[in-house]
Amino acid sequence: MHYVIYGAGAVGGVIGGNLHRAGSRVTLVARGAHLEAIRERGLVLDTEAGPLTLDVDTAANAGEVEWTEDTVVMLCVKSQQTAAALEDLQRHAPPSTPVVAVQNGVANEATILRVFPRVYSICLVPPASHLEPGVVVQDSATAPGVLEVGRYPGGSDELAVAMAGDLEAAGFVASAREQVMAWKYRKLIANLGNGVGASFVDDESAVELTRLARLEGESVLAAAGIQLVSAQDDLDRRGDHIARRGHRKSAAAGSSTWQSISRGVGNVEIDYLSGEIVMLGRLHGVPTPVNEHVQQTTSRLARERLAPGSVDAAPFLASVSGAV
Ligand SMILES: NC(=O)C1=CN([C@@H]2O[C@H](COP(=O)(O)OP(=O)(O)OC[C@H]3O[C@@H](n4cnc5c(N)ncnc54)[C@H](OP(=O)(O)O)[C@@H]3O)[C@@H](O)[C@H]2O)C=CC1
Ligand SMILES: CC(C)(CO)C(=O)C(=O)O
Repeated sequence: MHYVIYGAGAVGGVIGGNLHRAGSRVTLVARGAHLEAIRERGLVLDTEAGPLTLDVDTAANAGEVEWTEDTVVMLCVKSQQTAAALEDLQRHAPPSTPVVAVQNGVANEATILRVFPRVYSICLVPPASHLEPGVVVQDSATAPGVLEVGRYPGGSDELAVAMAGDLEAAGFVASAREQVMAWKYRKLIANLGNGVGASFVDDESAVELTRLARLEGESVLAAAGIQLVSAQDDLDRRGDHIARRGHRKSAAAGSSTWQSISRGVGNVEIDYLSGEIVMLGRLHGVPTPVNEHVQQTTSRLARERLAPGSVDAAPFLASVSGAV
């Protein structure tokens, strides 16, 4: 298989780097200073055992990729970047190319299906960071990640099994799943903590805000009749496969959303995380004041390029006390 990793940031860099190390053919699609650094010095994959410098093929866009019968695209950009990436892929990739949404949120798969008929999804718990051009950090000291692989909207097939096999060979804990979206909706509930960790001061009020955001999320998914794996099954699956490295304080403080705010890129994925619950709440008549507040606060921090973890959650909690 030839894996085109479209968006070689934290997740793409760690998955692409490890697939490359395991002998799979990999092309990293990257841009800007990150692309320049990889081209000059190779991709630096920072692991618990030390940094590895990997000589991986690169492309600046889909037009520079060598498209073959066995090429699979792993789309690893943030959800707000999916539309632009797809526009480029639509121009250059054969329509039969399988495209895998290796992303948080649950909206990317349907967006890809408008353009490519063979859509797959990966539910991922890496964790990984990318804060410096040319460098991606594998934040887990043990397996680089736990991955569920499946076809969208449902089912599994030979390709899903083959991808899970390649990922296992690259050190991940990976399985092909019949209902990958049930895993992704459970992950969405976990990701309702992303905006809190990215925007609010790390204190007891933030912990409470995350708890309320997730309760709200569970109510909305129940009202919408969406099936998701249980929290216990998710916990059991993760087991002790992932051990966060010392530099990474917690899952939410340091999350992919925190990294966007921290890098001051001016945009953030929150409309596809907290915003997904807000949208479903509006469709199904369930009020979502907590997720709306997290979504709006995180969007503002990104837009105004403010410091991560700088907003006090207590005044909002006091204002909704008894109402949620
Ligand atoms: N980081 C983590 O620990 C986890 C992340 N995820 C999910 O994985 C997905 C990816 O997140 P993450 O890896 O953190 O994000 P990153 O921002 O680290 O990586 C995305 C990369 O794609 C690049 N990119 C975006 N658009 C293009 C384009 N058109 N052409 C070339 N390069 C492009 C970005 O460049 P630029 O910086 O210039 O925009 C960036 O380098 C998200 O959905 C996230 O929620 C899931 C679990 C854990
Ligand atoms: C669960 C978590 C926080 C793991 O890194 C994640 O999905 C993210 O960073 O977006």
